[in-house]
Amino acid sequence: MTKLQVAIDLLNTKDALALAEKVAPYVDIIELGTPLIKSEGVSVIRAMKDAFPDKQVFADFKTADTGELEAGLAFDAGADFVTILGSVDDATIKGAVKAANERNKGVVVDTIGVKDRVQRAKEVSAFGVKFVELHAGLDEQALDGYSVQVLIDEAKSAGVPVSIAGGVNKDTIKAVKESGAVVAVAGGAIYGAEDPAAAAKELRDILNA
Ligand SMILES: O=C([C@H](O)CO)[C@H](O)[C@H](O)COP(=O)(O)O
Repeated sequence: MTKLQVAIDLLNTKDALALAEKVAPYVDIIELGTPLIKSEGVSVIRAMKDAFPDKQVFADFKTADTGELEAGLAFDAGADFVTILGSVDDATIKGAVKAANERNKGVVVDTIGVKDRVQRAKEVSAFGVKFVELHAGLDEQALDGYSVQVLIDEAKSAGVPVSIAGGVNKDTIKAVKESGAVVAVAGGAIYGAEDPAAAAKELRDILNA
């Protein structure tokens, strides 16, 4: 079963908690987006985990160095998952996995900016990461000709657990599910909707169908 992850790319804790309250019944994982964490600090992680102890909280740190240290900061603040950039030195990812293993938490490698996402996914999976995020960031999505289909095709050939992030919405999530991705990440399709709860429910219903 493909899990549903809401990516909260809002800028303050109050708005993030309010959105989470609306969509929590329909999602498995609550992601605190990188801009949100940069704006509010790790306190937003604690606030979210305290408010939703039964949900998995995902801290989108996109760490580039000091993997063990930064992953420990996220986990000790209440995160269940933290992201490390796939483009960085293997040692950074291995350090984060060490921090995760010591706490029974998980590292997710974010392939944003990585040229060969499938190859890197295979490499880093050997380090013990929970899954690899095949990700086209918001800037890449804005480029002419972008389609989430490229990530869907990569997921089919990855052969390791992956999530897909980068414009997942009601029109594409069925194909995301059929690609074998373990997690479908939806940000703008939920927080940008007029009715975020209805949008999250629609995505959930498609995944459950
Ligand atoms: O990780 C993300 C991005 O880098 C900004 O933090 C997004 O949360 C991710 O791309 C999912 O959002 P959508 O593409 O809007 O679904």
